Amino acid sequence: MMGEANIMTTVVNHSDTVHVSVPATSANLGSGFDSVGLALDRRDHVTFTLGDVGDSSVEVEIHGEGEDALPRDESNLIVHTFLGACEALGLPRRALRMVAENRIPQARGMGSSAEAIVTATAAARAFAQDPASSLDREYVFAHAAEIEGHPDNVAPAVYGGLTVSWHYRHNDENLQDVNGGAIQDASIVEGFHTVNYLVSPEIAAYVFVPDFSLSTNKARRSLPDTVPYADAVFNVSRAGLLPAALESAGGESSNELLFYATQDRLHQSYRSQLMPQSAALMHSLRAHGYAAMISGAGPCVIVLHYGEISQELRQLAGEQLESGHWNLLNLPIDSQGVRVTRD
Ligand SMILES: Nc1ncnc2c1ncn2[C@@H]1O[C@H](COP(=O)(O)OP(=O)(O)OP(=O)(O)O)[C@@H](O)[C@H]1O
Ligand SMILES: N[C@@H](CCO)C(=O)O
Repeated sequence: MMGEANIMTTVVNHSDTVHVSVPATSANLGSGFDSVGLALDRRDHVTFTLGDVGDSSVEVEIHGEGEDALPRDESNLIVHTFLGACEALGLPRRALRMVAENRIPQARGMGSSAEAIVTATAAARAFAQDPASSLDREYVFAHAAEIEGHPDNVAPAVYGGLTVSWHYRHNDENLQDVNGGAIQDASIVEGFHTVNYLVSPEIAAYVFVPDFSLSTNKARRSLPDTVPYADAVFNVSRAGLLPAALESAGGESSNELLFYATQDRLHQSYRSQLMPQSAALMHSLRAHGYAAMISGAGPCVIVLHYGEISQELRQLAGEQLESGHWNLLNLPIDSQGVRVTRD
């Protein structure tokens, strides 16, 4: 017998409010320029509420980092990215109210722009999919990396932990089979890719955050077009060590491996004139055997270490910390990446 339930139309109530939280990230880790990234346990939380269809008003409330500087209109990176993503996903324009609670310092090398782009992309994707299904992280990673232009911050912001990412194009290599035809294989896909590695829970990040900023665009303009072959080989040998250095079980030799793995000749020296205080702090910490590096494009300095070293670092960087221009954050590694909930 056909019951009433069988003839009722199913109505899916798409929620009007989505909450997104995304961790800070540190890109490069010395040797892994534009490829390696690590998620840090410090998050921005953003709530998106959609109103009437056809109403294109935008209301933005910002608390914490950037509350005095970030725009509150469509030029805000999160708003701009969110509206573009909604349009690309075929969602109708609706009134938007966005409330941000920011804890990630901006333009410091802690992945704030990737956080903003991942937040916006994840929110749009959540509004477009069935509320019961889990977040489509592959979609968020692919689209956010495309917008950011390089995947090293976006991947850990989406997946958590340590990530090694790359971009693939069919014409990267001149691939031909023996009969002269181009190789076709459905499993080899153009676009951004990433591999997620476990990080030992005993490793902590210590981030020295200065009170001055540096935009990534400016830092990228200081890089040369080409690098010496020997420097490329130098970085390849160190970057290959990073997953092992961060995964391993700890102990004295692990900190030694972290030190070697984080050596770099591709970017930090070229940028040091833009942030001489950061370069000096990094060199002085490395002179004491610590795996210190510029976080992302700088000017933060990050130290990775097995075991607690807050006191040692406070002593070594006493001058900087006492100057009042630097703050030291002790952050565990984040293993979750982007989190999305709906009311
Ligand atoms: N929460 C946010 N809301 C809106 N815009 C943001 C937010 N966070 C960052 N931005 C935008 O991104 C800019 C900073 O991006 P930039 O790439 O220069 O630094 P970063 O991402 O913090 O550092 P890095 O890429 O080296 O880790 C800010 O000046 C602002 O325009
Ligand atoms: N790999 C990037 C990270 C900052 O977005 C750079 O160093 O320029």
